[in-house]
Amino acid sequence: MERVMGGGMLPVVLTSLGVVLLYRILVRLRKGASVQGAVVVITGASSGLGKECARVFHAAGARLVLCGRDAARLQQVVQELTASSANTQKQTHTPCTVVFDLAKTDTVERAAEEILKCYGQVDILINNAGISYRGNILETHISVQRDVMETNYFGPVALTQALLPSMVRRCSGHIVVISSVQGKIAIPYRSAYAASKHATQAYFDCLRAEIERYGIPVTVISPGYIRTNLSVNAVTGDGSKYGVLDRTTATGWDPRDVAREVLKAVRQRSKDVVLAGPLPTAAVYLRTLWPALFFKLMSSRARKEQKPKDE
Ligand SMILES: NC(=O)C1=CN([C@@H]2O[C@H](COP(=O)(O)OP(=O)(O)OC[C@H]3O[C@@H](n4cnc5c(N)ncnc54)[C@H](OP(=O)(O)O)[C@@H]3O)[C@@H](O)[C@H]2O)C=CC1
Ligand SMILES: CCCCCCCCCCCCCCCC(=O)OCC(=O)COP(=O)(O)O
Repeated sequence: MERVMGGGMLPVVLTSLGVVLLYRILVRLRKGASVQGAVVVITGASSGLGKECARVFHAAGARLVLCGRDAARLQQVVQELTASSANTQKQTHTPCTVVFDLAKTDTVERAAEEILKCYGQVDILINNAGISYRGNILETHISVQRDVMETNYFGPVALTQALLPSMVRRCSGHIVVISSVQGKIAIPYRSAYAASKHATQAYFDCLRAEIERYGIPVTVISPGYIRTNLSVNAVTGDGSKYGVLDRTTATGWDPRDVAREVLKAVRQRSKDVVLAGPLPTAAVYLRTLWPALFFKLMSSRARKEQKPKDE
């Protein structure tokens, strides 16, 4: 009886091992997908996460097109990258720059033409640029809600739609967007920002399904707090600059580590990546599994955060 069982189990065990081995080989192959020589467009490349993505993709041998509103700051990044190339054995390429304002969506098509002229094609578009917001809805002008939406949602949508036809023609390309944990959960006093990131998540989820048939993956990355100038550059309800480096931002992830995760997600062609600690990650699940409790926690948070201002 034992011999019969043993004889029967062996093929099962061997097949299982074979499947595991094959899976590991496939995962390794996916990890190995190279960006050497790939044309990578990065918006918001003048600072923060975008600048670190520029460093990481440049070091990996990508041909970069760096975008932002400030020509001088972009040139500074180009100089830093070129100087860093002197110490590397890998073949690197001097980046191009294209200057435009994502919030002026009527100029984005023109910018896309300029981007395409740099290397004749785009292999990877990283929609990274963005702006945050701090404010109470009751005191927030509708124009601020609109402005944040223009930069964080309509800008990336316009750029993606302008570059997409060239990718579809070649049946090749990759669209990446830096969303936020706030694209999955909405927290008080962030209405404009959280709404723009929720819209981003929805649009790029639709896009993923629609363009999969052309072999063009869509990667949505949702980080938690990152140590950048995002809070300093945030707008308030009256449109003025917030100008404060929040503790949550100052103690956030190192942008270089996040940029490395972005490269990994691109190489693996991941669909949806949350890069956050246990609490924000748990909050994302709680919002779906026990919304009533999540809403209660958010109301209590709103009351606590409002208190010092009311007193
Ligand atoms: N820091 C954080 O805690 C988190 C950040 N994120 C996301 O990461 C992305 C990068 O932000 P981060 O690096 O943190 O912040 P930064 O403020 O450091 O960088 C924002 C970048 O976006 C560019 N930008 C802003 N507005 C426009 C515009 N209208 N047109 C073109 N470019 C614009 C800025 O360039 P310039 O001003 O030179 O034009 C700048 O390079 C954003 O999408 C943000 O939402 C997500 C989760 C957490
Ligand atoms: C099962 C136990 C679950 C416990 C859940 C408790 C709920 C805790 C709430 C946690 C909220 C986390 C918010 C994270 C927000 C975040 O990471 O945002 C990233 C950004 O985009 C930052 O932008 P900002 O301008 O807001 O600094």
